[in-house]
Amino acid sequence: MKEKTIRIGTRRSKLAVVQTNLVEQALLHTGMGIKTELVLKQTEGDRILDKPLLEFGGKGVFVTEFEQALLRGEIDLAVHSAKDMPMELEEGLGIVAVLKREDPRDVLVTLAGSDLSRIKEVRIGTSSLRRKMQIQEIGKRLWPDQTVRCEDLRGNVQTRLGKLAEGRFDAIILAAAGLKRLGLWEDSRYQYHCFDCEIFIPAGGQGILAVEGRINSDLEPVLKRLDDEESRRCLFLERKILRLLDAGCHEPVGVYSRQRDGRMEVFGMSHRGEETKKIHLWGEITELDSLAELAARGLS
Ligand SMILES: NCc1[nH]cc(CCC(=O)O)c1CC(=O)O
Repeated sequence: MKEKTIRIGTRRSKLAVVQTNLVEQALLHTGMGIKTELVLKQTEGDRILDKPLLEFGGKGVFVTEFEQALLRGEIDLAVHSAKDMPMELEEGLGIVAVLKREDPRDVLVTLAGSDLSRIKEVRIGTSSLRRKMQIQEIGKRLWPDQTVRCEDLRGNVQTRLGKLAEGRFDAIILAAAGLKRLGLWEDSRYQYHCFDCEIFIPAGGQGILAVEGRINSDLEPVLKRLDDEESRRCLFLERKILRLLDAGCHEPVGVYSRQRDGRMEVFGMSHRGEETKKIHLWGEITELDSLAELAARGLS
C-alpha cells in the first residue's frame, strides 16, 4: 500500500475521541507505517440534547454525517460505538473492522457514600427504554420495599455524571465500556454496581468499536489486522437479530452474545405490546444466520 495519511472521522465528545485514539493506536501498531489524522464533527445527535433520541431520528443521528463524508471521500474511516449504529448502512459502506469488545455490562452508578437502601423512591436517570424496563424489574429484587422512578437523562457521559453529582438523580445507568475508556473506572467520586449481562441484557453491540469505511478499499489489508474475530462474530449476530426484529427505538430490546467452548451463546430481551420476552440460546458459530432467526423469533 502506498504511504498515506488515513483520515478518521469521529464525533467531538471525549468518549468518541478516546475511542478513535484506540483505533489510531491499533493502526500504528500494525507497523505498516501508517499515519492518521482526526476529523472531528459535531452531529445532530450531539447538538440536540433536550430530547430523547427517538424523537428525532433515532440511531442514525450520530452516523449519517460521517457516511456522507465517507462517500464524498473527505474521510477514509469513521469510528463508532457499534451500539449507536443504524441497522442499514449507506450503499458502498460497511463495517470494515471490529475491535475487541470492551466490558459489555451496564452499570448502576451512584455517588460515593450514597446508600440507596435509605431512599423511599429511587430516582434513576436514563433515557433508554431497555435500561428503564430492566432496572424496574431488577429494582423489585434489589429494593423490595422501595419504588423505582426512571427519569430521562441525555448528554455525554460526563454530562450525565454531572447531573448525578448535582443530586438530580439517586443513580444513573451507564455502559462500563465508556466509563473504562474515559478513565473513570477507578474514580473515587462514584460507586459502581455492575450487572451481569445475562441478568441485565446490554444493547446489541455494546462495548464494541466498529470502524466504518468504503468497501473494497485499498485499506482492507491494514484493517484486517485490527479485526477481532470473536467480536466481529458477536456483532454480526447481534445486528442480524436486531435487523430481523426490525425494532424501532420505541421498543426496548437487548441482545448479547458470547463465544463459549467454541459455541455461540445468546441472550435477549424485548418488550412488545404488553409482554416482556427473554431468550437464552446456544448455536454453532458456523450457523449464525439460523441462530439469529431463532433468537428473533423468540423475541418477536
Ligand atoms: N448511547 C451512548 C453511548 N454509546 C456508547 C456508549 C458506551 C460505549 C460502548 O457501549 O461501546 C455510550 C454511553 C453509555 O451508554 O453509557
